[in-house]
Amino acid sequence: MDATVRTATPTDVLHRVTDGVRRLTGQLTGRRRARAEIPAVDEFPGGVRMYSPVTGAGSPLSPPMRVTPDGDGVVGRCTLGIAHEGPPGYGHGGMSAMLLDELMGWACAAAGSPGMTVSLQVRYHRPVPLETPLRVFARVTGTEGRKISVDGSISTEEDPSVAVVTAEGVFVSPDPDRTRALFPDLQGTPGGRQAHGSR
Ligand SMILES: CCCCCCCCCC(=O)SCCNC(=O)CCNC(=O)[C@H](O)C(C)(C)COP(=O)(O)OP(=O)(O)OC[C@H]1O[C@@H](n2cnc3c(N)ncnc32)[C@H](O)[C@@H]1OP(=O)(O)O
Repeated sequence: MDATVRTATPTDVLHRVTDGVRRLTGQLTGRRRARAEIPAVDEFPGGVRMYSPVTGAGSPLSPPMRVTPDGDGVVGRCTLGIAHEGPPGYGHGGMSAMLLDELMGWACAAAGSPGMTVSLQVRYHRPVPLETPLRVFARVTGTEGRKISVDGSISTEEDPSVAVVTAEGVFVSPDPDRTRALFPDLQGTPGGRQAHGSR
């Protein structure tokens, strides 16, 4: 991804590389995952998501963000590159929202209430620098029935006390019937995939 968005190579080289990429892609044969199929390596919800655009080590789109428990919440560490650029040299606002949305979902799962975002308010205090290690933090601040309130922030690792982006979100744990309808590939809902466990 980085090489693709950085290169200033001449067009004929781009054409040759494109042909090579097509040849390589053609080797990704065999059974393809269906749209709602959960990858066998995943722990859903609240664990490994191999092809997630945010945390997935197997996704070319993802930074990827590495998530660990931290105090009463979860912390995500990642570095955005030029492929994630908004204003020149800085992260795209949608990328910041995506990092926060994902990590705030992890905070719900870590607190034992996996939920889906129903509302996300994001405040951009300073531009997010690219190629700079970032620290994203999220924690559950309250639960009311199936509704979970979550706070999140992004800062740099160098200056963790200064939040450059903050967010407040509401997440909702779908009831078991809705969960089964939304995620037909889940076994033993709402606890998650039995084969791989979950948090
Ligand atoms: C299962 C976990 C999966 C974890 C995946 C992690 C993903 C990371 C985060 C994401 O990106 S999620 C993707 C973006 N979000 C969505 O696509 C969610 C789309 N919304 C839905 O599908 C439904 O709203 C949902 C299944 C989440 C809930 O539908 P329900 O019919 O179960 O909820 P309902 O409408 O009965 O509302 C439940 C409560 O939430 C409240 N609520 C709903 N929308 C709200 C809102 N926008 N703001 C505040 N509160 C809200 C609602 O008022 C109610 O409160 P009360 O119980 O007090 O009455």
